Amino acid sequence: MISIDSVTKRYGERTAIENVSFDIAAGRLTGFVGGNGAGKTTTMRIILGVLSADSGDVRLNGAPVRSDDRRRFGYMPEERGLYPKMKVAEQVAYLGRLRGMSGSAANAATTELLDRLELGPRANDTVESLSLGNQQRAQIAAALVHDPEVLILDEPFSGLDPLAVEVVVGVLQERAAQGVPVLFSSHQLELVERLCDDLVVIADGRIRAKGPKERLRTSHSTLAWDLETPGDAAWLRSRPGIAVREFDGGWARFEADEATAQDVLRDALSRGAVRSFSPYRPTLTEIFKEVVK
Ligand SMILES: Nc1ncnc2c1ncn2[C@@H]1O[C@H](COP(=O)(O)OP(=O)(O)OP(=O)(O)O)[C@@H](O)[C@H]1O
Repeated sequence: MISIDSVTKRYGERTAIENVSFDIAAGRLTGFVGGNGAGKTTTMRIILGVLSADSGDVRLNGAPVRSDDRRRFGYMPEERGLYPKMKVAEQVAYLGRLRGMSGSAANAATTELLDRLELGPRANDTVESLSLGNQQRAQIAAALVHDPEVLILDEPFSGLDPLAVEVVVGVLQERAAQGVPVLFSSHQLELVERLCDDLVVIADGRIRAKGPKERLRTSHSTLAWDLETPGDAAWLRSRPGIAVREFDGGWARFEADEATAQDVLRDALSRGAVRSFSPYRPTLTEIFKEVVK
């Protein structure tokens, strides 16, 4: 597990992040979301030791992270750093050797990863000849080649088409299932919602929400309910004790306390069939808007 504890970083007068604390649990995908300039890249650079914090610290399994540990980290930086004129496979294997792999292990891992990322047919092309999306896949291969113990990925999905997103999601889920703590930032909230186990929301350099995704969805729920009937649910609009938020024919979303909601369900059943009745859980996009405002 990686623990970020009370980390603050200033650039001159500007405080980029303040008192940032969260954990990246082993075997889980942690999504890191926040608007432009919120402090995600700064935090990731501090985790990686590329940037030093003014205060606070970063620990790996309880001990301060040393530069030796960081060799076993996999990092996909915001500024993509591959050599344009080098061939994809040579470059990925070279980065593997730089991180301590033997030549043959680096070559084998490169071949396997490029195939997995569906870049095998481009292995001998130069990086600059690839489309941006394929360069991005090569960056991901470069971050993963040495089988890192920790993965920190700055916007790994930006520029990928939907099929490539699925491939990369699969690869990251496999690494997490092997026990690797994975932190990734993204502006694609629907994707983060689908992919992550844990979530960290940052705004103006401060953590606004964090924790397991489902717990956040539950804790940010105002008591609202979705009711769907095969008939017309217009009667709900004039029912006392509830506030209808949205309505469409036989479907309605309304706010009510638990006891009133159960009464509404009984009313609905006395009028005919009910297709579904469930508490409404907000989406990550809704939680995000609520906590960053
Ligand atoms: N080298 C720097 N010098 C001065 N200010 C900086 C520097 N790097 C970042 N900042 C400032 O620190 C704050 C956090 O920036 P950071 O790049 O960490 O945000 P971010 O969440 O990664 O944003 P984005 O989603 O746009 O990439 C911003 O206000 C930014 O302008």
